[in-house]
Amino acid sequence: MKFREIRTLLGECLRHQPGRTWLLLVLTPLGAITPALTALGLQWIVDGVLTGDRRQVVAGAVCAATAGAFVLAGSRVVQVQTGLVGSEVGTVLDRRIMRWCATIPTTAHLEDTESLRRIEQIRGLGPRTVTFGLSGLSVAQSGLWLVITTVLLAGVHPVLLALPLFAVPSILLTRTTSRRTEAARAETAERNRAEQHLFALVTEANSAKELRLGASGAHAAGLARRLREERAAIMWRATLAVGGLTLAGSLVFVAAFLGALFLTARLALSGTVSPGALLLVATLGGQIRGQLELLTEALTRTGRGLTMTGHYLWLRGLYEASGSGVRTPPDRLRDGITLTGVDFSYGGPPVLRGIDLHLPAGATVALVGDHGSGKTTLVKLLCGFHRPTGGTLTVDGTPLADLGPEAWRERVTSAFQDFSRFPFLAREAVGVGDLPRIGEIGRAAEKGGAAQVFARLPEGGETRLGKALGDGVELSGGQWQKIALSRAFMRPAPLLAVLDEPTAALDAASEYEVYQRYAEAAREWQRATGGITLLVSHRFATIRMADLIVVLDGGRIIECGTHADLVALDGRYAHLYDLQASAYR
Ligand SMILES: Nc1ncnc2c1ncn2[C@@H]1O[C@H](COP(=O)(O)OP(=O)(O)OP(=O)(O)O)[C@@H](O)[C@H]1O
Repeated sequence: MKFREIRTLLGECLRHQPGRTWLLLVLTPLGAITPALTALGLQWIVDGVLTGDRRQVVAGAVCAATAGAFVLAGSRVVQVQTGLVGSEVGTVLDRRIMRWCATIPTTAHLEDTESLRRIEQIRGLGPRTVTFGLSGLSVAQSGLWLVITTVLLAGVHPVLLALPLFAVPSILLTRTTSRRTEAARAETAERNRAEQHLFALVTEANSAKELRLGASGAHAAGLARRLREERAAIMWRATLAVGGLTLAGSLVFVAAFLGALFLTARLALSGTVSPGALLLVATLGGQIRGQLELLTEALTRTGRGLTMTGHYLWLRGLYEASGSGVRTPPDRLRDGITLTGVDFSYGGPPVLRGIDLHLPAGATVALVGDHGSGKTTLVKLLCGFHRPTGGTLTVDGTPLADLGPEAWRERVTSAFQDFSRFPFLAREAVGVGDLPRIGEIGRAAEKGGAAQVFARLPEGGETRLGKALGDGVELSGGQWQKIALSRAFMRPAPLLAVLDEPTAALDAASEYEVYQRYAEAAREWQRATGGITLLVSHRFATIRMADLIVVLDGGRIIECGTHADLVALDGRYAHLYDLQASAYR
């Protein structure tokens, strides 16, 4: 039983929609009593007519009419109120899900398939989570109704006590079918996400260009079709299995119901029970079937709602666990950043192994290595996007995990090779590098080159960029990169500045200019805060200027020193440097 999920959902409903939730809680037991009262009223009417008892007829009519009216109106009220509670409380959940996804300081949950599957199942589905969860009230209502009905049937003949028992196989099968449907949904979620991704790939101008050049558009469409077919096949198999099981459960009950009617008819003929009892059994028996269908549906929906609530709680747990550090980073780095025996894995084999490295305060450090050697992963650990799976990472002696993630992020600036193309106004696309200072983008725009981009835009910094949020101006790759670089200049006093291949899309002149500005900024940061500049690059003309060069291979550090040290060592670095230098000779 998912008590934690039930407590959470009910707690949120009572907190945000107390009136409506209490109304639903009161209507639940009433909804269980009234159908039985309707059946009893009908029995009284028949018996009253047959015995000529007018008062019994009137009492039966009042009882049946009142209860019947409540059954009709009550179910409508419950339906509307459940929808309203779902929409209001669901919106609150959606806002939180969005905030947690966007602000969990580490990004591991966005790079792991299982986590993405869970997020996929609740993203934007807050109202559905709540309304499905509230179906639990229908389960309780049907359960209570079943108890009342059993007591009334036992009053006709004790054997009829067994009638609801024939519903048990159906209920047990419902749990199986609910799990089966859930499993099919989980199995298709990943394919669904992949299909959406493929759709985005073929419809986004950038990727569409490469797909066309590589003549692989049809391949992508074929892949999407295969995923859709696989998804449909999984759901079809699940629907068949669920349908078969549901039918088998229903047949068992229908046979028992016919037996009950036969028995009551014989009892009425022999005068053991009143003729009205036959109507009572027929009415309640008929309702058992309908109620069972409701119960089946409600159980499935509740199961789904509680599973979704489980994912919601998992995300909340992730969020709460992630913000454990509360200490503030130093104003100025004195010693630097130290990694001791750091290991890291994305869940599979280790990607970083036994990294021992000291990044001295004020230094410019270059990371060099083949593709896939672990450079970007090391950068992600330093930025706090991931936590090491082994070893320690300290900033002036304080473990990075003990620093408040937001506080650390405020002292880190970065420019990545896979930078984002924010579809905002041009000045905003730069300003989001440090939101509180969005009004002061001038210096950053100059240093990163965005000022040159603004000068060519029809409305300067007020021009909307890209097509995602309206009809904005599309920029070239290099222009987007200048915007991204300027963002990195927004933070005035970083302790760590990361440049992960930030100039890949720039021409040689722009690249030279950007690095000159970075070198100048690095000197400023060094003087002001002892800030470290970490450079990931494949271009040795840039790398050789660094104070410390770290060579990675297969997730390990194989060489470390200045350019002169490493050339003298005549190892991997010297070899790579020679290769690139000879290409220009
Ligand atoms: N999100 C992820 N999930 C699983 N494995 C990953 C993920 N990101 C990277 N890897 C793996 O980790 C290893 C190191 O990748 P990383 O991106 O750190 O290399 P890199 O040295 O920066 O490469 P490049 O020079 O191509 O940018 C690679 O084997 C890669 O496949």
